[in-house]
Amino acid sequence: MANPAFDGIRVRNLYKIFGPNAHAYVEAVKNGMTKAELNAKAGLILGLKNINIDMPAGCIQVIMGLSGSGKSTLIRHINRLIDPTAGEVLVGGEDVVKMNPTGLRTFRRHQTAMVFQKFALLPHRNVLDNTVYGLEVQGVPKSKSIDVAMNWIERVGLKGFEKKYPNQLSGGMQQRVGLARALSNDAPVLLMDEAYSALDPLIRMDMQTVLLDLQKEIKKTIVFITHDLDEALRLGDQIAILRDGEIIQQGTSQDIVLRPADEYIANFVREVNRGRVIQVDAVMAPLTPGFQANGTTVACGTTIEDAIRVLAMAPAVDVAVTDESGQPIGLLNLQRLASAVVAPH
Ligand SMILES: Nc1ncnc2c1ncn2[C@@H]1O[C@H](COP(=O)(O)OP(=O)(O)OP(=O)(O)O)[C@@H](O)[C@H]1O
Repeated sequence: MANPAFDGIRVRNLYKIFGPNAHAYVEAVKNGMTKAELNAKAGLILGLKNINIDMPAGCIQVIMGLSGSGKSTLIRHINRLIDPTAGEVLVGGEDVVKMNPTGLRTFRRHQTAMVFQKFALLPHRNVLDNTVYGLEVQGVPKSKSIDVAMNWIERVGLKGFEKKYPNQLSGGMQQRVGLARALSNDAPVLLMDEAYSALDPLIRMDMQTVLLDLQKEIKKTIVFITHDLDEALRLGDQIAILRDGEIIQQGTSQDIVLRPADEYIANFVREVNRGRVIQVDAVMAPLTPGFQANGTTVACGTTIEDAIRVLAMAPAVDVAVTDESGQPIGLLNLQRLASAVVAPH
């Protein structure tokens, strides 16, 4: 359940340079030395450069980027599997970078849970025993841990499979176990590193739906790494796009698709199914004076694709977009929706 005391994750001025004597080069990088220059001059690798992200509690923060852009390096700083060269990583107000070994161990066990691309299930343990694993490590009494695990096994759709072993399950089912195991920890932070990238497209969509449905209730602070923009746009309350260790755009799915920060992002966005991402709020026309609603309305936040379904059946040319209280705030027609589906040249 959402923890009201937990105020999310804040990454501040984070730099990671891989290689010996890395600290000596932070100033040079701050002063503009590029990844290529650092490598040529010092043989070091710039993993992350000046990362600043606020990840609010209860939201899904997606980190998106191509291979080598720094996604894994960034997520591994959150539970300090990697030490930064400079910067702060505040989780629930506490700087992970400053924790001593005991504090860090407690933090990892109780504040974070991970879901991995390759599932990381123990092959000799069945579904139930894999799911209770984290609770066992925490020293939770067996009867309680089994109750908790059974609940999550059911919630991820695996009821009846408790006694199966990983090699008896499909990839999608194994990842459901990975998710049940992570959720059993009841940690406020869920770290998902390319968690769905090994799954077939349809199973992957299923797992995205499972996560979105669960998140309505669990409201964890989820950091989700992906190299797939469609997945990022579907899952992310906030999306940060990395290239060469730097964030080149942060925003909502609407920000990224409607206002790509540069040509690099615009190239990704061109392949996106705009009808499934862009919401009517972004394309509606202002209300005209004296407009009479004809009964058919579309709620703000509706995607263009869903709005087209409604308008295709509507008797009138213009229909109203309504706010949360049902008040009209704008107008839509099919022509306006159709032109928004096509990417501008
Ligand atoms: N331990 C390391 N030593 C040296 N360089 C590293 C190390 N780990 C990562 N790097 C480098 O840091 C950069 C970022 O790598 P990272 O693995 O974080 O990227 P990524 O976006 O997660 O890529 P992928 O999608 O392939 O996992 C790359 O240039 C990589 O080669």
